[in-house]
Amino acid sequence: MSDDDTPRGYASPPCLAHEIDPTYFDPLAVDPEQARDVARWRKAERVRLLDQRAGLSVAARKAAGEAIADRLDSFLAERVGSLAGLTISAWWPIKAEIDLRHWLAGLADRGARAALPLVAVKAQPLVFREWTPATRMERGFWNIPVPAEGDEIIPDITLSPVVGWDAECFRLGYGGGYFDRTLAAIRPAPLAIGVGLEAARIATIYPQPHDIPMQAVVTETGIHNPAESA
Ligand SMILES: Nc1nc2c(c(=O)[nH]1)N(C=O)[C@@H](CNc1ccc(C(=O)N[C@@H](CCC(=O)O)C(=O)O)cc1)CN2
Ligand SMILES: Nc1ncnc2c1ncn2[C@@H]1O[C@H](COP(=O)(O)OP(=O)(O)OP(=O)(O)O)[C@@H](O)[C@H]1O
Repeated sequence: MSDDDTPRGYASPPCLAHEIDPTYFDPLAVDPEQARDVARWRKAERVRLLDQRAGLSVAARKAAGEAIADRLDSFLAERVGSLAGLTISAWWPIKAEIDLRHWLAGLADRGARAALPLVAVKAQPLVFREWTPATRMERGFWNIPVPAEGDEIIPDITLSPVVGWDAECFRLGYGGGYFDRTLAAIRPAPLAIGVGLEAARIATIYPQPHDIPMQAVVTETGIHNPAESA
């Protein structure tokens, strides 16, 4: 071995394949033009779906929420069995979202723990804190009420509100990418369930590499699993 300290260069060269061969193609790279088109389409689709949801009467939304809670119970009974010992996250409803707070408050009687998400750092995975009806709330990012204090906990099951959903159980949210980032980060991966209205179903969200499908989408009319034909 030489005792000469002068650097001899890198162990492996940087990848310059694209400079050497102009036809080099990275199959994992996203076509930026297509990604822009999809983002623009999603923006318009969110507006349409949110308008449609806002047009629903309070009574219809309440009935949908009750039907969803029942369907969720059947799905979880079949898929998970007892909920005892599990942590289940949901959301504090905004913008005419389905309200599952009553269902969430009832989890304690079944030995399960309810959790709510919060944006701790913009454009980073969500953080979850325990919630009970006694929890002090404060306004968080986007003015969404969040538990004012509490340790970070990791849900075993995540329920997330959908603005739109498709047959593969991909979810369209408000466009922050928060749920995808969160599901990509939590290990072991939680059972991810989308929750929304049957009317929010769309043919496809044009899934992009960052999109993570839900294991099921629960609506007021039933449970939808991925790859189920329409
Ligand atoms: N009630 C509720 N709470 C929730 C969620 C939810 O969907 N519903 N979230 C579920 O994940 C997280 C918050 N999600 C958010 C998603 C996007 C934006 C936001 O700033 N949207 C921008 C558009 C961003 C873009 O297009 O680049 C905006 O509308 O101005 C904020 C919060 C956590 N809490
Ligand atoms: N795992 C990730 N890592 C980094 N950026 C991500 C990730 N997931 C999503 N994003 C970013 O978030 C942006 C918005 O994503 P998308 O349109 O899927 O949001 P959404 O699912 O509707 O929103 P939300 O989950 O907050 O309700 C994407 O363009 C992408 O840049």
